[in-house]
Amino acid sequence: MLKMPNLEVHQPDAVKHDTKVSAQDVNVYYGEKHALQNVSVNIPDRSVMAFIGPSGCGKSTFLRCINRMNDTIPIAKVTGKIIIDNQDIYDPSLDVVQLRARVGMVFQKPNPFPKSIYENVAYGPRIHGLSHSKADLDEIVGASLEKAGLWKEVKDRLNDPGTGLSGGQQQRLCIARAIAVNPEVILMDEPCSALDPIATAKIEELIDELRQNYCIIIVTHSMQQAARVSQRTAFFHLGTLVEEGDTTDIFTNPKDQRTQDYITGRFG
Ligand SMILES: Nc1ncnc2c1ncn2[C@@H]1O[C@H](COP(=O)(O)OP(=O)(O)OP(=O)(O)O)[C@@H](O)[C@H]1O
Repeated sequence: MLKMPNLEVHQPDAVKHDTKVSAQDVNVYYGEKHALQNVSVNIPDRSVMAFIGPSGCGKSTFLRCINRMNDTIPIAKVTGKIIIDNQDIYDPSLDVVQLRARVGMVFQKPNPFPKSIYENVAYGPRIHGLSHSKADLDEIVGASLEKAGLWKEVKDRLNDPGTGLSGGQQQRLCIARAIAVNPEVILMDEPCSALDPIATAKIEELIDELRQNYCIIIVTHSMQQAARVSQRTAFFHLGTLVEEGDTTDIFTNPKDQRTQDYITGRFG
């Protein structure tokens, strides 16, 4: 009899939201390497989906497909379809810069620009023409910092460098920067892996608040984190999506032996 880990699953509501992102038969090749094989999944709006699985199984590769970040890797080739709302994001006529505003990304290591706190957040809205005056921009910067749970801590030092903040504050600044351009989807690639437990808890609380308004997809190595923050979980193994479903089901009643082995710590 396998012992399931004692994971506290956070499932505050059972509301099912419409699909925001639909991946259909997605494959990714890095040169000869077939890194992601026939991945199909529907990701609901206004909820958090966690991607879990052992190192090298393709979680980040798949995440990067959703805002076409793999386009920046010359040897990467993506086939299949990814539809956001009704739009195929691999349609050659699509403006990738606009797409990356709609689908924001937060990385493993906080990466603020070497500019002031204010400028880190103002940069995106300015280049995307979202503000028409300084007052507009101030409003967007303030609201974004507020939504990212950082306003109170930085309101009196907006001109200080973003890089002078603590790691957790820098990560919230990066989340504010993503929010500032009105994204619909936020991709998070192990956003807490460089943070201490207190900063991690703050980011997790923030993710829980943000899911009211955004479709959030998070890659995490921590099953505890997936259980705490997500409503849906997808388990990847060796470049395939083995199974996905409600987080509670994946952690308490997985259908596939490989999922069961992973969540019970047999590999990974
Ligand atoms: N830029 C790249 N060039 C060549 N191969 C790559 C590249 N990025 C990833 N890969 C390969 O693709 C496979 C999937 O990698 P990926 O980073 O997506 O996995 P992952 O599940 O996110 O791993 P981890 O949890 O360690 O971050 C791995 O075999 C990896 O070596």
